[in-house]
Amino acid sequence: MTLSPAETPGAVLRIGTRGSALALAQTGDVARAITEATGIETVLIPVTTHGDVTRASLASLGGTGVFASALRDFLLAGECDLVVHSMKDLPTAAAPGLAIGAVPVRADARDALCARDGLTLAELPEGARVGTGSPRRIAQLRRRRPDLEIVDIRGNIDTRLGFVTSGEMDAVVLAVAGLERLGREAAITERFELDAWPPAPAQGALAIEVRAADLAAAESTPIRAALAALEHAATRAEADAERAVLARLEAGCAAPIGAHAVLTEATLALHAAVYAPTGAELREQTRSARVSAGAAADAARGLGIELADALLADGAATIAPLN
Ligand SMILES: NCc1[nH]cc(CCC(=O)O)c1CC(=O)O
Repeated sequence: MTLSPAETPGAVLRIGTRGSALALAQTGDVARAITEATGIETVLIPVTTHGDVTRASLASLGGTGVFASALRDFLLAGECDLVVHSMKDLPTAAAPGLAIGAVPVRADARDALCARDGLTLAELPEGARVGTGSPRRIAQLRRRRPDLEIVDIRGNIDTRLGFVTSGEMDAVVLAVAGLERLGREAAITERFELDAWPPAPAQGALAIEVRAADLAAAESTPIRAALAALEHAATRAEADAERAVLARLEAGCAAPIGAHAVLTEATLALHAAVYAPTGAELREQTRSARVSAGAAADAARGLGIELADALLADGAATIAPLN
């Protein structure tokens, strides 16, 4: 393996990860990307989180951040140098002493239907059983197919796909990104278009979290070299705008909110929707802004705030429980 000149010879980056198949897959992808781009060696260090071992519903665990907090404790304790989060599972509030050091290029942000017999949503028979625990996906399903029987399911991606192969469900809804990271895209029978079915804010994006002091280091370090190699500015701006909507609405991960932003040629376009739990109503807004390379973070946040305020002015808080 050749070493880049900036690298400290012999440095090994320690990457904390949860033990789930998805966490191991995405952390492994990040570790390989670091080594390919910089020559820096990595080692994965697993932590167990309460969210991984319990079968209780996410809401009963106190909402946002159950997956993130054990990783964060691990990082703060100096047990590892960086951790990899699914950005959509990361609370919008900043964690004291930590910082998002890099946001790598986003995977497919769409939701997917994984149905028996290759069926699409429109082709499912009347009253078909569809599994999801997400209030947003429930509302989106009800909006298109009020006749379906929606079943609240839990568990990791393979457990959920297992409900379909066992015949217990006719279909489940999952993120394309997670299915691809696990090599399960063959289970997808329909991908929902982003405009008509906005995903969770930051879906498909990863966040690389580090200790704030390591990000601020003046000298060139292996951590900073790795972060620089991973960073994808457009993805960060998109995810920041989407998460700013959530933060401004003071909404948690269980709120029925979809948001999607796209940065093309210095224009950031943001679309977000708030759904009534029945799917009978929604409020949606779109906004766009020019962003310059040096001030993308402020522009993204400002756009998300502006859009969230427009949603509130349009009565979004009256049709859905936001927090
Ligand atoms: N809430 C669970 C979760 N967290 C991240 C992903 C994978 C997609 C991603 O990384 O955004 C998933 C599975 C899913 O929603 O289907």
